[in-house]
Amino acid sequence: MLELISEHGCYGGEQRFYRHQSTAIGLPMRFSIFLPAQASAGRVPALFYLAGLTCTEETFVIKGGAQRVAAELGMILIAPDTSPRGADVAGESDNWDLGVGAGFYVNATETLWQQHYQMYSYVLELYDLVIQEFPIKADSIGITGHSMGGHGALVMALRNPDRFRSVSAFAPICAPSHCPWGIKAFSAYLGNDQQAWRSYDASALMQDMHTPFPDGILIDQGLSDQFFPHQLLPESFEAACKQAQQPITLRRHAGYDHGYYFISTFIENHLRFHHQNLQSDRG
Ligand SMILES: N[C@@H](CCC(=O)N[C@@H](CSC=O)C(=O)NCC(=O)O)C(=O)O
Repeated sequence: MLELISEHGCYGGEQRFYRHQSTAIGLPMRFSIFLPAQASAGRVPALFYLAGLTCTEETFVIKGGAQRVAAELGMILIAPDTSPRGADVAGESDNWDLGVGAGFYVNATETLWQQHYQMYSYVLELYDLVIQEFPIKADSIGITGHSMGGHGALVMALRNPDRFRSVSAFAPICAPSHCPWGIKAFSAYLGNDQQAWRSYDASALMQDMHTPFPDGILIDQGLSDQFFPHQLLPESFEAACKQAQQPITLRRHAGYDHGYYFISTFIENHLRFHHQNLQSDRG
C-alpha cells in the first residue's frame, strides 16, 4: 500500500513523494515520482533514476532539473532511495560510502547486512509496484543513474534487458570490483569471493554478452570529476562494450566535476535519448 507523503505542482504535472512497506527490504521505503500532465490521459513511458552515495529519493528531484523536459516529452520519472533506513545495523552510519545512503544496488549476502540491504531486489519490486499503481507503458521503461547509481543502472539493465529497454548513466562506477568504493562495499555486502561480485559489475557482465542494447548506451563523464578515473573506470566498460559489440557513446566533458551541475547540464540529452529508444520497436 502506498502512502502519499507530499505532492507539488510542477511543469503542469505533479512531483510526488511516497512511502511504502517493502517486501524485499523488510522496512518502509520512500521514492519520488514525477507525473507529467500526459499521464492523466493514458499510459506513458517511464525512466528510473538511481542516485549516488549519500543521496535520497529527493536529491535528483531537487537538483537534477529533469522535470521540464520530462513534462515536454510526457515521461514519468521514478527515483528510489539509495539504501534501507532504520535497519539498525551496527555502524551503518559511520561511513558515507557504506551502509546508510550507500546500498550499492546489491542483495547483501553477508550476515550483518543481508536482512535489509537487498537493494537489487528492491528496485525490481518498485518496478512492479509503479507499473501497477501508475499509468506507465510497461514495455517503455528505461533506467539511468549517477555514480553508485550509474553502476546500479548499468547492472539492472544488463541483468534485466526485458524490463529496461534503454540505459544511460552519468559518471557511473563502471568496474566496482576494481575500484576502492566497490571493493569496500562488495567485501562488506557480498564477502570475499570475487566470483560473486561479477554479477554486480557492469564491465564483467558486459564481457559475457553480445549487443544487449542494440540502440546503444549513453554515458557522460566529466573530466574535472574528483573521482575520475580511479573510482569510475569508464575505459573498462568501454573496452567490454567493444568486445561485446555493444554500441556505446561515452562523452568526456572538459570542465565538469562529479556534482549535480554536471548532471543538470546533460539530463536533457539523456531524457531525449531514452524517449527515442523507448519509442523504437526492438522487434
Ligand atoms: N560526502 C562525500 C561526497 C559524496 C558525493 O559526492 N556523493 C555524490 C555521489 S558519489 C557516488 O555515488 C552525490 O551525488 N552527492 C549528492 C550531491 O548533492 O552532490 C565527500 O565528502 O566527499
